[in-house]
Amino acid sequence: MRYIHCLNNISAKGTDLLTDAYELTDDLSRAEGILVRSAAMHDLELPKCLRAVARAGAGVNNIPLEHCSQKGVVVFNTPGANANAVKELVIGALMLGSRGIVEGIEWCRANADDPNIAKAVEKAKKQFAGREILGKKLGVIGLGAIGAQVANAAVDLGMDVYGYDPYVSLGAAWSMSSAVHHVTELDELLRTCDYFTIHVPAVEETIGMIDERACSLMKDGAVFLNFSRDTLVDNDAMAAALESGKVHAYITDFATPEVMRMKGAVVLPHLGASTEEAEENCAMMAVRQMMDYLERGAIVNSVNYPACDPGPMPEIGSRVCVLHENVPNMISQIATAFGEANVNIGNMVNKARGEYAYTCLDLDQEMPYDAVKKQLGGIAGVRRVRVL
Ligand SMILES: NC(=O)c1ccc[n+]([C@@H]2O[C@H](COP(=O)([O-])OP(=O)(O)OC[C@H]3O[C@@H](n4cnc5c(N)ncnc54)[C@H](O)[C@@H]3O)[C@@H](O)[C@H]2O)c1
Ligand SMILES: O=C(O)[C@H](O)COP(=O)(O)O
Repeated sequence: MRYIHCLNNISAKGTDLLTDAYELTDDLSRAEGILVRSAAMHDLELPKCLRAVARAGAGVNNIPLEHCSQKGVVVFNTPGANANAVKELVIGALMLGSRGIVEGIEWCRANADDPNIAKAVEKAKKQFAGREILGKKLGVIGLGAIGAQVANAAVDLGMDVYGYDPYVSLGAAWSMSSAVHHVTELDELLRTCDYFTIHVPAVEETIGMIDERACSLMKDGAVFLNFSRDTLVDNDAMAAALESGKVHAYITDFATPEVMRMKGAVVLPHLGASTEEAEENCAMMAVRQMMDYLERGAIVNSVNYPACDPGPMPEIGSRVCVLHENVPNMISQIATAFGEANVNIGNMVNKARGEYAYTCLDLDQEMPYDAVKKQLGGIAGVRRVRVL
């Protein structure tokens, strides 16, 4: 039996895919797999038997990636599975940033008991009038699964769209409308556009990227949307920009005490991916990827180990999966361990990604378990050995 622990509520559409070989457990210490959404895992003691963490969603800043890599735990996410949900909310937020929708609703609520409200609104409404997005310039920072869809939708709404992403993937580039202007410098994008939306992961390079300097480059009255992560935007800088009118509206999906104190910030309770459709898509993708890894050793959409498809399980013999550092002499040491045990390797695949690598070997016989497994585990740089 393989035990799976859910750190968050995961859609049943996903967990229902688990076969009889799996059981959901409340006992984290037994978990071979963890399913998670935004639960913070940095201070969690990972069980020794843990093999995989599957994030039903995009952002993995809640997961201790380096620690998992060192322990030979493969971390997956579900790229694109919630992108449409976020895109739709971002389009809604563009409207919130353009028209006095939030303030107007608040005004109506505040005047709910006025018997003459119908007449009063006609006088009051001019303070909430706003402007249209048609023909305005939108800067999209980060053109991945979400950013590319937002860019295309904004083009369809008649916006003049500028995109900045120094690492844009070929797939995302192909998926984008040719009307999206490619900008190679963030400063140029900040100087050019009226509206901004950021869709990058929260990593060292991006945390605080919207700082005082970035705000100062924007046009007066800019609208900034943040549906990625709170830490991308420097709170003091944004508070000052809102106060001075440099930024007209800051619309964010991340409620923090700092942002709640900002004058003019419109704050949503992390709703971006919380549609039924997105939750189902993410859960199904996360569960499928995790099962494929646990059962067959296949890695797809991992954020810490390389993608690798070792093919169908061998009909006879064993599959041995070795998670290791990407350093010289690993493959020869692994092969030597089998050679010395007089075991033939029928098929082998090795993939590397950054500091880590993955080697899958199909043996022509059952794994001569203890001795070879011990020898493989003893090679410096080997992080985990699995025998399937
Ligand atoms: N509000 C929500 O509920 C919600 C939902 C999904 C995702 N998110 C957040 O949105 C982020 C993006 O999601 P995604 O699915 O589009 O991810 P993605 O990996 O498909 O796209 C991220 C893009 O950012 C780009 N990028 C990386 N560093 C950059 C930099 N310094 N400058 C410009 N671009 C850079 C990458 O090249 C990539 O194209 C996630 O990491 C997550 O934090 C939030
Ligand atoms: O990164 C993500 O996918 C989003 O922030 C969604 O997070 P959630 O799964 O906690 O809604």
